[in-house]
Amino acid sequence: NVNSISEQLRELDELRLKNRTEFTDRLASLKASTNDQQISEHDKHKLSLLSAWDLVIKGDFNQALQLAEGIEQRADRQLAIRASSLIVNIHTLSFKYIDAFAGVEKLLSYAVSINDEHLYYQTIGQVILLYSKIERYEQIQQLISHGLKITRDTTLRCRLQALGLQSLYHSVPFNEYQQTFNEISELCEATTEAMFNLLIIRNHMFYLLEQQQAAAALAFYQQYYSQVEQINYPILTAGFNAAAAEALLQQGELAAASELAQRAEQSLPGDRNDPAVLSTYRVLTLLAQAERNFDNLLRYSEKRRDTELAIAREKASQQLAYQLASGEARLKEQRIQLLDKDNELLTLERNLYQQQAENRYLMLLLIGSLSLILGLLTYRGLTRSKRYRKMAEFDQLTGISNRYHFTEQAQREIAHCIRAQRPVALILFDLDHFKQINDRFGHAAGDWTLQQVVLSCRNFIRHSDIFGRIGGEEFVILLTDCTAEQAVMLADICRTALADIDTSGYQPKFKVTASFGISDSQQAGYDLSALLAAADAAMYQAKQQGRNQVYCPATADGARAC
Ligand SMILES: Nc1nc2c(ncn2[C@@H]2O[C@H](COP(=O)(O)OP(=O)(O)OP(=O)(O)O)[C@@H](O)[C@H]2O)c(=O)[nH]1
Repeated sequence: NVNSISEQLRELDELRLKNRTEFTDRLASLKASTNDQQISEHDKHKLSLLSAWDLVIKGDFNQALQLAEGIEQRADRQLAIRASSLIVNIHTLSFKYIDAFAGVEKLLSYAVSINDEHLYYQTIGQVILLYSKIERYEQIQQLISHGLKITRDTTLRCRLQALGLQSLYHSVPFNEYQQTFNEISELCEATTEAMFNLLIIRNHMFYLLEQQQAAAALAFYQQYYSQVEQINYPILTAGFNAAAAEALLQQGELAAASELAQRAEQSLPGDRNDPAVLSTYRVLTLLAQAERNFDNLLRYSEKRRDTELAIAREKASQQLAYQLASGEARLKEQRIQLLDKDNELLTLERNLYQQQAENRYLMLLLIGSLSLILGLLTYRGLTRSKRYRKMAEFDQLTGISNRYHFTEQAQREIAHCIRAQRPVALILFDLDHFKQINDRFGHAAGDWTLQQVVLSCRNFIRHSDIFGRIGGEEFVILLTDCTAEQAVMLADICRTALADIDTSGYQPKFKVTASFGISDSQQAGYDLSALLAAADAAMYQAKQQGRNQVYCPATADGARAC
């Protein structure tokens, strides 16, 4: 009967967050025993929404998206908003950040007029998670404080504040954060959902370790680990074990640390961007180093590097997507123009994962091996002559083409473009005040910065483009089949990506910026030296005019900002 179906749907909705297996089983049996005539329009949509969730859990994002989009268009306002939130979740999980942030804009436009406390939470929960990834801490705190004004419900208040704690840690002094953590943890402890409390405790343990408070982190482990085992959720299990292993390592207890680190590795979540993953590999690398176990050292260093790359890559595409979708930046309009022109540049993030997977091996080879065990790695894959050739072609610090190899490849590509009558463009950039970074933090920090610059920019470069390091802190990108206008956009994206390089490992933090000059074949012709000279002149102007900007090809009136 109709009532019992509504009631079952309500129960299933609650079960979703508590017990995934039971949720899936009961949903399947409800679907099997229900036919279209028995069920109201609202319940039909709700059943679809729950099915879409189920599909997300099972990893079938395409099917889930189709269902959710149907509900968004046809269902009543409340279910439509929940469907929109799920759509953002699906896009995030499938790394389609441009679509995810476009969905966020939509959710925010609903959020302003929502008075229902549950619906508000459902609307902004996803928004906060995404905003945390791109570090929009101020917006997060605003969304939370509005939420707290409209609800007295303990569970909702706990969830809302738990979502915002990470942003608080990053934006206020540790003591202030810690006090709020204690309050929220106490509040969450009073609810029936252990999940949110355990999640904030897990993060808190990592923060304590950053403050070198190993004993305090271990105390949380001892108090809460049995609850974690009960919930049996990979990001919690791995996170708790990794944090405790790191704490034991800080205390010099290698054997115990090793046991917990292995336990963490066994339950690692699939999402590589999770802090537990990086922490696990960090501990395992340090342990291998301490034990002088070189096989493990190699294996875990690679995994650690791999994870760091995944995190950097994901962050870069999230930042870019945010800018594209937020409408604040002029990039949004440019993106539309670009898509119209069927330009590949800004569909880069779609290729990103594939492209990075191919690049990764080389990066590991060049960066990981040089700092660790060059001999071992090179013996593994490469014959001697190949090795020497690679060393002659690629810059050892950053893994991209050196000046000689860049020139060779660029000339070949330019010849293709001449034959195909396609344009080429060139971006030349030089880091700003790089000498100061070396002077203030040492040469190793300068090297690290150069590597980060390459990691940040290569995310946005197509297969067919050629990226080279042609001077100490001077880089060049040759873009085939591309005009100056499109090159400006890519340069601007790289410029923004550099500003997002996280230098918090150094005290005080510093900003990485660069000045960019553009040239293209329409203006400078197809001669590589002429293209480089024109871009160099534009870059010189960018430096002269205050740095951290992109300058376009010179016209009769000289170079201009673009
Ligand atoms: N750490 C490190 N430093 C390098 C490398 N290659 C060049 N440098 C340094 O890069 C610095 C370049 O300094 P400058 O040419 O004065 O330029 P800048 O400080 O970036 O200033 P502007 O270009 O005028 O903004 C020099 O101090 C070089 O020693 C390298 O591979 N690693």
